[in-house]
Amino acid sequence: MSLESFYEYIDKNQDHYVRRLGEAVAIPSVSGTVQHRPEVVRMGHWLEAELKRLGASVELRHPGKQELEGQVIDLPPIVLATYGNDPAKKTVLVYGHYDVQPALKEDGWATDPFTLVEDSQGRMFGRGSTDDKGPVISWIWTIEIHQKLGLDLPVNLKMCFEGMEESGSEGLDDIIYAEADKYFKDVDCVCISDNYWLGTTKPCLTYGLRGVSYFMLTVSGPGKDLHSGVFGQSRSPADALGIVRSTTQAARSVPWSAHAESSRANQLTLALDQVHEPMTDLIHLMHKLVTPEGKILDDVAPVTADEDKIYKALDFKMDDIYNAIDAKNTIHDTTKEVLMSRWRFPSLSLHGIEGAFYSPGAKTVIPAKVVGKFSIRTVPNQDPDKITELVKKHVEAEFAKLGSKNKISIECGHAGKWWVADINNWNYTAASNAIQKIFGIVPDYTREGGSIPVTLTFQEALKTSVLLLPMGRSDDGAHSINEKLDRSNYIEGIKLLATYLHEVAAIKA
Ligand SMILES: C[C@H](N)C(=O)N[C@@H](Cc1c[nH]cn1)C(=O)O
Ligand SMILES: [Zn+2]
Ligand SMILES: [Zn+2]
Repeated sequence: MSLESFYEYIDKNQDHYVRRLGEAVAIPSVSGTVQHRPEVVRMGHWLEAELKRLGASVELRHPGKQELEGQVIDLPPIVLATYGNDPAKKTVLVYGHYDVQPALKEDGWATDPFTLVEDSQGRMFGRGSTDDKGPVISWIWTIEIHQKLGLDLPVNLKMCFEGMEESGSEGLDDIIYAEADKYFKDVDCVCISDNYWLGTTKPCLTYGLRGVSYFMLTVSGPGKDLHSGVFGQSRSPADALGIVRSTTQAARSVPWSAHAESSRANQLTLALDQVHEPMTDLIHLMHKLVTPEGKILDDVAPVTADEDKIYKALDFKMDDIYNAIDAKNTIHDTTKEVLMSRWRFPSLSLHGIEGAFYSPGAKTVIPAKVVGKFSIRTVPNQDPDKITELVKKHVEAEFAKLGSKNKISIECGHAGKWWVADINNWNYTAASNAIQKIFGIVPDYTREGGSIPVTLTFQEALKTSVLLLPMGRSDDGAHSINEKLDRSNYIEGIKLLATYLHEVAAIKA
């Protein structure tokens, strides 16, 4: 069936669909805070209403409760929807998430993060525009436009939209395993649009993701916040500088997993005569997590000769990464090294410290309790349980060296495993055909440095092919300030998703 009328329709009605994206962006569905939880639920209901309006059968699954910020609150609903139930057609399961990362104007956004603002180059700025509201609602517009034009949707569509992806997908795995032989029974393939092109001009298909293990390291000591003039650590600035210099030099020479160096850190604690400051201990421990070169090497699969070749063939330049990060401060200077670091080697990032004083002004406080947050992106063949065990041992050993009277606790908040797929599956061929029809180009096959834990769950629970079909560009700034989706990526992306469904229907499986 020709989709020319579909393409014409979306081209003519672009502004309408941009406005609809604006509606979705305006709901601040941040899954990581208690304060925003009602907005996440509102976003789930917004999707439910849109799907019902189009005649899909929709169920909201309530995965239970979670503890957050010391409160027990309901997890947002998982939206399960079915459109079409013809046994003669293939069934495609699409997944996406309707929650977003936190965003505050004060973080440095040029415009209000929850108001979609388009600039003269067609860049549509707003939290969730590319990650992942634009792609999620595009599946819905695909159904809507077929209906408006009287076109047959040639596959049965099952949809699974969750509101907790940015916070560990809590509750989702259990539902998928429980429903594998029920709601998800007849699924022939899975498609997820929740990642990005490698660069800014060439579409790609993605067959691998890193895993993520997210840690919270709590250091607590005094019963309340204290005055630093009255209770501060007593040691001379010269001593302090000496200690900082020696620990930094030691860290530089050894990989993370082999941190057995005996620094002069004990001198620091011996020099104390008032309270052990939780923040000082925490900063020390966080510093000990990674070397400046960032080497974490346990259980990493070796690079094969075949793999070595794929990096040369990709359409990716150092300028793509410089543009994406707005700087030239990459550790590596070749595209091959950059991509290997992103795709197939692990990384550790320090994200923030809860309880630290961060407001403007100069408050001279000693915070009583601080929580350091960091995550490790994991790769084949790392095991999340082993990583957690290693991290705990390492942090506890480093803390013991400090001789501090503070208390620590370290927890893995959530962990999702890495995923690699078989690109020879017909699901990938169908998507490649669709890209060639819309963009007139053969796509690159890429892996992604980010994580979508449910990808592996679908692959294992449903025993079917999972494909990542990205809509946005590498410079979209997901999770960052000024997140955007280009209008052309959105509009061509809607065409691509529709065409993919037709190619799945057409292909001999
Ligand atoms: C790639 C996907 N769009 C994404 O952003 N995933 C998140 C998942 C996550 C895990 N913990 C918190 N968020 C990511 O890779 O950070
Ligand atoms: Zn994200
Ligand atoms: Zn996402």
